[in-house]
Amino acid sequence: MTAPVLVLVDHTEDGAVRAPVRELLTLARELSGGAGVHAAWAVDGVEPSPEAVAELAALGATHVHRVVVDADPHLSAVLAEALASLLDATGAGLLLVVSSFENKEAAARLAISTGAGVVTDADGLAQVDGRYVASKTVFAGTWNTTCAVTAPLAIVALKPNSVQPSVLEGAPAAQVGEHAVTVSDKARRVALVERTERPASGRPDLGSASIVVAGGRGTEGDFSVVEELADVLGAAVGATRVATDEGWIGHDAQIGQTGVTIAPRLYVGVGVSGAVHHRGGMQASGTIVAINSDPDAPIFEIADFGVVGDLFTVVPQAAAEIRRLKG
Ligand SMILES: Cc1cc2nc3c(=O)[nH]c(=O)nc-3n(C[C@H](O)[C@H](O)[C@H](O)COP(=O)(O)OP(=O)(O)OC[C@H]3O[C@@H](n4cnc5c(N)ncnc54)[C@H](O)[C@@H]3O)c2cc1C
Repeated sequence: MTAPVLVLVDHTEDGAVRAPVRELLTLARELSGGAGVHAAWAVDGVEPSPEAVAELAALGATHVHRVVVDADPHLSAVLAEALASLLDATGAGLLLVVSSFENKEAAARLAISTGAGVVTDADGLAQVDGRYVASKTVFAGTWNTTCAVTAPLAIVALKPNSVQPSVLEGAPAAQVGEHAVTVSDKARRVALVERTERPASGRPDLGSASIVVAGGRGTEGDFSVVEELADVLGAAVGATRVATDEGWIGHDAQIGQTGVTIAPRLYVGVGVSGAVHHRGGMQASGTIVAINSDPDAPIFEIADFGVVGDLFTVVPQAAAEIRRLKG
């Protein structure tokens, strides 16, 4: 089965391609079988720069579509209609999006309107016997499953850190074109009235970071040790619900069943017991390191490396040693 693949390009307000998009394009390149990789850039006031187009081409995009919609493309109904129109125009058999709340909502709407099969929170995707087969963990990370899309069109929302991104040596330039979309009145029933930018922490985004250091009740509200270790590792800072409920850190840092689901290459839990609701959001991490004073803490059941000790002693020592090794 060879069919063009469409990739939704998430970008920052500065016009930079977000890191997980590199993974989508790497995967799209393999799965398209040479039938073409179409990158969709929803113009939300930010245009794809020549540098961004060159980056997309190097990752395998054969076409870059400037999707110009007559409504706000950050609204899921609007984005779904814009992508439906582009799927039609490109004849793509697969749409790849980064698994974010915004994109998953658009994917669900799109699946209903197009009859596509949709898999969200996938951590892998392959072609098996002419079908797209995605892998994903379910039931709080306790089961690994594979889901085959049986509809002619597949939509897959891929979790960050699922694919090793790579560039294509000597990739040709991508064809850049405009795809204008007029959305229906139905899609205009919601209007975005206000947007407040979250103050930048300077650290990576929790949902897509490749290293996460999470703090729990054991920190007793002193997140400075967690932040110190995160900064020396170039990691995002996460937390348990206890820590966010106590107001020690914002709710957007909460990892778990009722928070963010993460799958970084490295997760470090600091004063985190490893309760089932927390594990549900981090169990799919590549390597799990736990620092806890209680040798019987449940997190040690899933940890690859564990340190039994007082976090206020262990973490500063670890940070100092990593800093020394880094020179
Ligand atoms: C419906 C529902 C949804 C939930 N959703 C979530 C969710 O999304 N995310 C989430 O995280 N929780 C969630 N919870 C809460 C969850 O059940 C746990 O209560 C919570 O994860 C525990 O957080 P904790 O590990 O910080 O605290 P605790 O379980 O109290 O663990 C603290 C750990 O710190 C260790 N410790 C203490 N002092 C030190 C020290 N000085 N040095 C080293 N270690 C130390 C202790 O040994 C202990 O293991 C949910 C609960 C419910 C009921």
